[in-house]
Amino acid sequence: MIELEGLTKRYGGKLAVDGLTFTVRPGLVTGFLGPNGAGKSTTMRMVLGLDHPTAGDVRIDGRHYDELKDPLTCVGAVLDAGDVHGGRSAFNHLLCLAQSNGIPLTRVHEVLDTVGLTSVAHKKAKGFSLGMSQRLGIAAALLGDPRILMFDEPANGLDPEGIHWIRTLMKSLAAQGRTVFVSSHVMSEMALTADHLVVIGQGRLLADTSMADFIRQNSRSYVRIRSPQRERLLHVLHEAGITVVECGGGALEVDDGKAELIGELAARHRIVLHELSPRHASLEEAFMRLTAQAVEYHAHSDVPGGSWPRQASRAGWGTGWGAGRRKGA
Ligand SMILES: Nc1ncnc2c1ncn2[C@@H]1O[C@H](COP(=O)(O)OP(=O)(O)OP(=O)(O)O)[C@@H](O)[C@H]1O
Repeated sequence: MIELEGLTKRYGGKLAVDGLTFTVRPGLVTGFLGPNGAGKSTTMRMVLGLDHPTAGDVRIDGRHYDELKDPLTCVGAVLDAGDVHGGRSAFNHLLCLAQSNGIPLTRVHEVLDTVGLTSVAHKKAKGFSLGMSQRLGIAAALLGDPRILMFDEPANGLDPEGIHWIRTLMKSLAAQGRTVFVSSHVMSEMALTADHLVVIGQGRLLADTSMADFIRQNSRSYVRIRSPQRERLLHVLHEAGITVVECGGGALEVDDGKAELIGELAARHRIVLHELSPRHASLEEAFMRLTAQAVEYHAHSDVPGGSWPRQASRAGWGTGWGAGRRKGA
């Protein structure tokens, strides 16, 4: 288990991590999602004691990283796949790590086999592709058979086969009861991998939710409408008790696929429609919207793109998320 309590990191005038409080639990893959520069790597470095918090605390199974007796047997991490002595073979790289941490030689062979590098174990790491380097980094992380694993953007630059392999590995590690914490800035990848989701933006917690809840709340269907008689259409829809959200470029949106009803209402009132299209919001859109709101929150106090009537809301969007989300709302 990894527990963060008000974790904060400031670099000069830049608040990279801003009071993060959440728990990463065993038996699950927890996706750590945020756009570039959100503070994911900084957070992971603080978990591993590579950076010191400005404020707050982070504990691994109840202890600070530097209090762990044999860190490699407790937590394994891949923060930078290129962080290997290029002149060393994969085998020698792992052997050095094993010897300096009291790990038996048999374990080196086991992890090479697990990551599929046995056949190239004696090749120098500088000749490795990005995918092979990722596998070597993961082998090193698994070496001490740790209960907790952290991966920073492990799918970066990998081909589809490599991504599939990493996804399957992370799930099997979690199924063994381990804590698996993996960062990414790609929502669609996390949707296929993670059981739980922690989203941050500008160092702040935006969501702490199960993946199933996130999908349920954000896989909404809606109808997009355009009309040259927009005001009249708004009035008719309002009279019919239909909640409308005004979007950019004069478009309107209505939740829950009422396309036929809206088309019939428009025909009955002789309102011209230029668009009436049923749509499904993707999780990627939901993620972008969630993180964009965080940026907007810092710039303005109002929600962009007003709604009509003013109290109209997108039911499900952003509801039921974690404490940080409510704080930022
Ligand atoms: N050593 C440092 N000195 C100064 N600023 C830093 C340092 N490390 C990170 N930052 C800044 O802190 C913020 C968070 O960076 P971080 O690398 O943690 O984000 P990230 O979410 O991992 O981004 P990415 O997805 O691009 O890797 C960024 O604005 C970054 O420029």
